[in-house]
Amino acid sequence: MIEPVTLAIPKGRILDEVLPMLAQVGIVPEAAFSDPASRALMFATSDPGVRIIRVRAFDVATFVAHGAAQVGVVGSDVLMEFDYSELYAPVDLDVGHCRLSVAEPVALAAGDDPREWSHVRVATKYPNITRRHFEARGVQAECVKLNGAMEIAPVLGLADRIVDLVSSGRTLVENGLAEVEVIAQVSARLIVNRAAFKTRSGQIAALIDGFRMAGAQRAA
Ligand SMILES: Nc1ncnc2c1ncn2[C@@H]1O[C@H](COP(=O)(O)OP(=O)(O)OP(=O)(O)O)[C@@H](O)[C@H]1O
Ligand SMILES: O=P(O)(O)OC[C@H]1O[C@H](OP(=O)(O)OP(=O)(O)O)[C@H](O)[C@@H]1O
Repeated sequence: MIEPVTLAIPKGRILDEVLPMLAQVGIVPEAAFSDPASRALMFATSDPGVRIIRVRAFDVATFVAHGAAQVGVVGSDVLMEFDYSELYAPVDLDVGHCRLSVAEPVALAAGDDPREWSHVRVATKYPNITRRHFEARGVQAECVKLNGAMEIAPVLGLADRIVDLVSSGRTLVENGLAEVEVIAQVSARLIVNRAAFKTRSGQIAALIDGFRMAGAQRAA
């Protein structure tokens, strides 16, 4: 019997948009996947050639880069942060749209000119992207790594600015922040381990084609 391909998917908000896409590709996880009482993390699917692991968004890239999973679904924000050379991202899934932005308190933004910054202290889940973004224009960024609730860092004096995901902009507004720069547009991608793509090309190429076709059908 052929070993199933392991597909890593994030348990956060992308999941709701990805499940219908998986169904279009012919991959429906076993019942335990949607059972809140289940503590299982690995699931068989309706396709005997594919099993699913459900992990944290940032860990999807890690599992696939190390070959523990061969394929995954992850936001392009995570890909930019890690920049793993072992990963190949052949399909933009056109879901999970948001942007990665710099924000600061509304009062600070009123008289602020980003072109005059020389040093910034930034609370973020994305220290690598943040440092790269600021270094590219000669600004030194001191990063405070947080895993969530970045938006309350400025009012509490932890940092004067944040770099975080923005979609509707509601979280910024409700926490007295203004978006001052967009670093990148974000969407979810199908990712593949490069080595696995060579050794298991038949199985993985079929999955890539399935996701491409699902995307084309959604767009039509
Ligand atoms: N407001 C948003 N609108 C659209 N997409 C978003 C938004 N926030 C996050 N995303 C996308 O969803 C991905 C997962 O985000 P989210 O923080 O919800 O996952 P999570 O699994 O809860 O994360 P963690 O495991 O770190 O708690 C992000 O990497 C990003 O690509
Ligand atoms: O612009 P908005 O539509 O308000 O969305 C932005 C928020 O969404 C994400 O957080 P999420 O809700 O995933 O919670 P988290 O902080 O636990 O990651 C992100 O980190 C922002 O806080």
